[in-house]
Amino acid sequence: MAVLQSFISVHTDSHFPIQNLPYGVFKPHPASPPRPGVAIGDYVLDLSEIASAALFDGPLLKNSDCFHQPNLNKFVSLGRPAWKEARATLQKLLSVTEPTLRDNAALRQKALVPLSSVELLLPVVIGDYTDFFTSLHHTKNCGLIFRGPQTPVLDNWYHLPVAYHGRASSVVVSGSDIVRPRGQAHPSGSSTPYFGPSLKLDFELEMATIVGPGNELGKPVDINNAEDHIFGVVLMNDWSARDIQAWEYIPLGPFLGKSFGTTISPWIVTLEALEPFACEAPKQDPSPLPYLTEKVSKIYDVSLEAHIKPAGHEDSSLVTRTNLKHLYWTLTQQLAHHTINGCNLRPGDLLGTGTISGPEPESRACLLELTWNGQNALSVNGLNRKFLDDGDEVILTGYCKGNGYTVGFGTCSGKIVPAAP
Ligand SMILES: O=C(O)/C=C/C(=O)CC(=O)CC(=O)O
Ligand SMILES: [Ca+2]
Ligand SMILES: [Mg+2]
Repeated sequence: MAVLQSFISVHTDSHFPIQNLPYGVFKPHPASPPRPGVAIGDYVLDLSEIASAALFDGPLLKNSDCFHQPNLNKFVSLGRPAWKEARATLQKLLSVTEPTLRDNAALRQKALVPLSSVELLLPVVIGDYTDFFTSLHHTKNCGLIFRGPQTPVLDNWYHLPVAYHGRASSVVVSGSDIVRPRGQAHPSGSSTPYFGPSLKLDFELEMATIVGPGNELGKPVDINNAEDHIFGVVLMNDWSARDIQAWEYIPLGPFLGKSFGTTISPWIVTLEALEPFACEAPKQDPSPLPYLTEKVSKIYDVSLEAHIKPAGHEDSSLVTRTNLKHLYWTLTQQLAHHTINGCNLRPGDLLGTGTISGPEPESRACLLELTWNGQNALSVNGLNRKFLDDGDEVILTGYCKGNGYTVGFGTCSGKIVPAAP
C-alpha cells in the first residue's frame, strides 16, 4: 500500500508526518489566545481556523466548539468516535490529493503556522496526576538501592500496578526551567537531617497517558473498555530529588522529593497514531486477578532516549536508551486499576507510567540507577555526573519507526536552575 502523503513536505526523519498528527495547544503570537493545533512537518495546523472555516463537517464535530477552547479538555472528553472523525477529517484535508486547503492560499496563510515561531503550552488542564511504578527493572534497582538485597521487589508488585499520587499544580510544559528544590535530606548514620538545596537531583524518563472521557465516581472502568478512556500519550520527566525522597518517603511514599516539578512534552500522540506500533505486552506471572485480565494485552514499541546538555555546551550526551515495551503493567491495566475502587478519572488527567528502565544497564532510565546512587560517575560530554548540576538540561525524546515514516513525540526538555537563596 502506498504511504499516505501530505501536500506539506515532511522530511522522513520528522516526528510529525501525516500518519501522526499529534494534538497540542499553542499561541501564534505572544498576545494571541491559546488554541488547539496539530503538528505537521515544520508547521502547526491551527484547528480554530479549520473549525471557523467549517471544515470539521462530520456529524460529531460540525456543531462543536471544542476547537475554540484554550485547552484540549473538551475535545478529549468527547471520546474515540469524535477523535476518529477529527483524524479522518485532518488526514484528508492535509493529504496531497485534496485541494480544499492545498489550493486555498488565504486559508493556508491563516491556518498553517511555522512551528519555530509559536509558543507551545500545556495541552490540557490537568486536574489530577498519578505516577505508576511499572518497570520491573526500575523497581528492582530502586529496591536494591533504597531497601537492600532482602526483598528488592515487594510481594504486592506482581499483583497490582503500584502508584503514588503526584501533584498536578507543578506539571509544566517542555522548555520550562526547573528550580533545584530545597528540603531535608537523608542523614547518614546518626547525624541529624541536613536542610538545603538537593544534592541528588535526578530525572526519570517516563511516558504518560492523557485520560479521555473518564468515569463517574463509584463506577469503575472495565479493563476491556479502558482503551476508550485513553486519548493519547506524552513524554514525561518526573524530576526527583533522591536525598529528599529517601528521607521522607517512609511510610506514605514520595512527597516533596517529586512535587517541585514534572515536565511533559507539548504534543499528545493519539492511540490511533500508535496503533501500527502495538505489540504484545510481556507475559504476566502470576496471572493478574480477573479485573486486571485483558482480552488483548498490548503495549507500544516506542524507542526512548534521554540526553543531558551541560551549561555552555552546544551538544548533548546520550545517557540512556530504552523502550516503552519494557513495561510489565499495560497502560489499560494502570487505568482500570486506578478506577477499581470507584475513583473517578476526569478528562485531561495525567497517568505517568513510572520510570521506563529496560533490562540492560544502558537502558536504566534515571541517574539513581545509572550511577547506582552516585557510586559511579557517568561521562557527559567529558564531564563527570553523578546527579544533575545547575545549568544541566535534560532532553527526552521518543519515536516509532514506520515503513518510510516516523511517528514521534518531539522532545520533553527542562533545565536546572539554582535553588532559591
Ligand atoms: O522504590 C522507591 O522507593 C521509589 C521509586 C521511585 O522514585 C519511582 C517512582 O517515581 C515511580 C517510577 O517512576 O517508577
Ligand atoms: Ca516517577
Ligand atoms: Mg515529579
